[in-house]
Amino acid sequence: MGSTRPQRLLRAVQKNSTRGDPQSVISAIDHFCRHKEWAMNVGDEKGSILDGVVSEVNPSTALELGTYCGYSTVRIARLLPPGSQLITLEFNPAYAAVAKQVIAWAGLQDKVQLVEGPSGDLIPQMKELFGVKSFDLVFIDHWKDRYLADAQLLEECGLLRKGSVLLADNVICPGTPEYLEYVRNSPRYESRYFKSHLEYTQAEDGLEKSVFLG
Ligand SMILES: O=C(NC/C=C/[C@H]1O[C@@H](n2cnc3cncnc32)[C@H](O)[C@@H]1O)c1cc([N+](=O)[O-])cc(O)c1O
Ligand SMILES: [Mg+2]
Repeated sequence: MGSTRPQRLLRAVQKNSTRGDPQSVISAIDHFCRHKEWAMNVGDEKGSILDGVVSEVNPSTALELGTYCGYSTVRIARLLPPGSQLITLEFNPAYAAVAKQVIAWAGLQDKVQLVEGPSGDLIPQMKELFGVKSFDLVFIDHWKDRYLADAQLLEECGLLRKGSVLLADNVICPGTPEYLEYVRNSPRYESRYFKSHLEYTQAEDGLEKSVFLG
């Protein structure tokens, strides 16, 4: 049985980056995806926008929906202040196994809780599993037809507070039309689009930042 793309990505990280150096892990993945095999990481261009929002929010509790190989997990966790936590949800065990090793290689395992399972089942358990009161920042990057349901689930579970920030990837490509329509028209959100490009390509894509107004 040959290797999978996530496994080849992990090997590229172990070969081309320095253990304990998150920036070198990020660069190794971007180089692999740009020059060897495209993969659906948020990438360096949108990643810089993500970095800016993380730094601005400076979250003590953050959530990521869709870990995949852990690229954005590393981007977010490397910027977190001491004592803060990033919870990342991934339901594919093979992807979770690769992501765990990428996160550990970057030396960020103490800041990250990777939870295996479907977001729809796990979000309602966040309070009891991790004692989470509310999330300061949620990075949404899982199946595009789950964005709206999970945003509304976060609201219903009381996991958003006045000022909580939702940051959604791929709102143009592949696109998340019903999510976009919701956050842009709901009086409960103040939403803004950050125009960019689909990772490692010239195609348009962007991130939507939506502040929950309570
Ligand atoms: O399809 C894309 N992303 C879907 C990402 C999906 C990831 O989230 C997990 N997941 C899904 N529902 C889940 C529910 N619960 C937990 N993990 C879940 C999947 O196991 C996968 O690891 C995508 C596609 C392109 N593209 O150009 O085609 C570009 C991008 O940036 C993308 O993010
Ligand atoms: Mg994405």
